[in-house]
Amino acid sequence: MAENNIHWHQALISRSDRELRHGHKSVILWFTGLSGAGKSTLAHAIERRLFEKHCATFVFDGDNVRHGLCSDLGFTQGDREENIRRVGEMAKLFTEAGVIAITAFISPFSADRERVRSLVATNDFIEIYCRCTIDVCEQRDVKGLYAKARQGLIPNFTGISSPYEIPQNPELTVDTGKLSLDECVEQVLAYLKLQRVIVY
Ligand SMILES: Nc1ncnc2c1ncn2[C@@H]1O[C@H](COP(=O)(O)OS(=O)(=O)O)[C@@H](OP(=O)(O)O)[C@H]1O
Ligand SMILES: Nc1ncnc2c1ncn2[C@@H]1O[C@H](COP(=O)(O)OP(=O)(O)O)[C@@H](O)[C@H]1O
Repeated sequence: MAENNIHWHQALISRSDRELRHGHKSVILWFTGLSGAGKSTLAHAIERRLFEKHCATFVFDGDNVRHGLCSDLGFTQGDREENIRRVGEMAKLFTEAGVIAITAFISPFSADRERVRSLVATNDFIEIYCRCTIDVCEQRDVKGLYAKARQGLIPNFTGISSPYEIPQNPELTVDTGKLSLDECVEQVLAYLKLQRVIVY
């Protein structure tokens, strides 16, 4: 029996085993910014580039989280806090599986973002602020939500009737309101190489 236990213990695959196999560090890339700032677009573009480099990746965003895991949550401060807490825990599990977890949520409250940061080792949480003015986001109005929020049809809308706390010390700021998507992608990839998250 004791022999069996030793056997099973040796069979456990560590996170660093997985990182070695995948050839990259498993970190959380946490995109934050206003609705329409470009978080989702940038997250998926980065994932595509990492995928081409054979990295193991997964993107969490409103589309795959708010309809399932967090379908019971709305947009009060408490619900957003819980949304980010659940996403943070999921992202952490993915890093333990050797995956680069990429998240694209407004995550407007600094305390919620910092709570996720505290879940993983220093350097494993990379906060990327998608900087874009509310004017530009409103002009884009990808989903027509700003127009509705201005008419008072959507309560607690970030940037209009609910706050967005700008990251004070993000690992990276990308000017998604001024630069092209390609320029932003290159900036993020350059950072990941510099920090040796990826090697080439
Ligand atoms: N009240 C209110 N405020 C902000 N956003 C709203 C709201 N109601 C619905 N939506 C839509 O939900 C998307 C944001 O969801 P998130 O999960 O990223 O929000 S949060 O991080 O929990 O604050 C957000 O868009 P994206 O940022 O484009 O995904 C909106 O499409
Ligand atoms: N540099 C950029 N990075 C990301 N998106 C950009 C950029 N420039 C323009 N866009 C456009 O802005 C819109 C952002 O939408 P989306 O990615 O859904 O934002 P979010 O996920 O932050 O709500 C898209 O139509 C996208 O093509």
